Amino acid sequence: MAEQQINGAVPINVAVLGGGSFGTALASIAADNNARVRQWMRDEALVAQINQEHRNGRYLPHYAINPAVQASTDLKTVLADASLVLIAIPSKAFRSVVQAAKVWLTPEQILVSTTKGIEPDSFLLMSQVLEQETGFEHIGVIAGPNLASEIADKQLTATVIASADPLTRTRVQQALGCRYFRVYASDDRHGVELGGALKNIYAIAAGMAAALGMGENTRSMLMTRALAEMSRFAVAEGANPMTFLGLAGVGDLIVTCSSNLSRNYRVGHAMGEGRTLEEAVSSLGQVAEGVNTVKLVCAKAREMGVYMPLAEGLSRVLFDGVPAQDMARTLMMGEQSSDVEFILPRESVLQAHRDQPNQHASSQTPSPLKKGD
Ligand SMILES: NC(=O)C1=CN([C@@H]2O[C@H](COP(=O)(O)OP(=O)(O)OC[C@H]3O[C@@H](n4cnc5c(N)ncnc54)[C@H](OP(=O)(O)O)[C@@H]3O)[C@@H](O)[C@H]2O)C=CC1
Ligand SMILES: O=C(CO)COP(=O)(O)O
Repeated sequence: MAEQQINGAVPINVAVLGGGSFGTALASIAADNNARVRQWMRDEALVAQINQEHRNGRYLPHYAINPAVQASTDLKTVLADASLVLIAIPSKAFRSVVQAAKVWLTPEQILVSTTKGIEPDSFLLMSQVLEQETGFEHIGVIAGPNLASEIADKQLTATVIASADPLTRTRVQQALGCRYFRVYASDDRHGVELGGALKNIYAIAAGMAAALGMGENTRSMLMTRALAEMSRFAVAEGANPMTFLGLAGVGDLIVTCSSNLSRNYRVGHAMGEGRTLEEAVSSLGQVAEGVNTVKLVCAKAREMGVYMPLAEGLSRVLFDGVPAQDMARTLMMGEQSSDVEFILPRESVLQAHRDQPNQHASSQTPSPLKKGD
């Protein structure tokens, strides 16, 4: 059934690259919104299933896809006449797909990444990869609390389109905004994109904490300190800290740290139940971007001198075999600094402790996760 459109939308031609759960959910929204939608994927059998049964049996088996979505393995057909191109390909394959697509891309097209990951080596976010590969002007990102299966179920949902380009923001709001999906605008593309990538780290930690029987106070502490850490890192990277108050910051952090529908959360949960990282990832059968992101972000944070004890702690649990319970105890003995450091700077709390050493403590437990450690 066609959806009622908002903001005076005019249906446009949309191309979606990626046949996974998010690409499929977005294709179906655009088709619900009367767009002509073509979706590219490399799996012939999945193309046939989407076109004939209007179902993606591999990635979203329980949901009907709008029958107007036309799937194809041919990039040229999918991209022809598209004015909006949504790219929902995991970060590890994102650049190669854009390179294959770019002969059929034109500068008038609006290119939007929906991918919440970081490219190894370059440390580029996916919209930067798009910019580097095409040099085009109309580039944006979508991020927010957007579990694909809930969108496919038409649960009421909101996202953010972030771009410095007003046309990109407006067209995406028009193409995707409908009765069950709201699209808010931001011009902090880097902040929104970092929010989407960074929260996956903490979703793994939250899944692990839940499996270990930790309570709601613990989860709230973890999420709030995660937000402090994410925004500290993002500000060091040039983003606006206020972005983290929005859907792509706290919004996405809440959903991914609370839901078993999040693949990152599920990886953490499986490890908390005793599975190895390899077992947890392979049983998923889908992408969990946070596993690579934590590695990349910790290396970058050390290089930039940004204090990220939770990410560092998770990295040691994932890759160095430190038991999660031991790491939680260690983190609890780490430095106590400022709650909201954009109000009270962290350094001034630490300086006050240096000025007023605790005379009664026989020995101060050192923070095991000091900057640069
Ligand atoms: N799912 C969600 O709820 C949300 C996901 N995202 C983000 O969207 C991005 C895509 O995720 P999602 O759709 O969930 O991923 P899935 O794991 O569900 O699907 C991945 C898709 O990418 C395709 N793919 C992987 N490697 C290649 C390649 N080398 N060439 C061509 N196609 C390839 C897969 O094809 P094949 O089946 O042939 O391997 C599949 O169609 C991720 O970065 C994720 O963080 C953002 C918001 C919500
Ligand atoms: O980004 C998401 C929800 O906003 C999906 O999270 P996962 O990739 O962990 O499933």
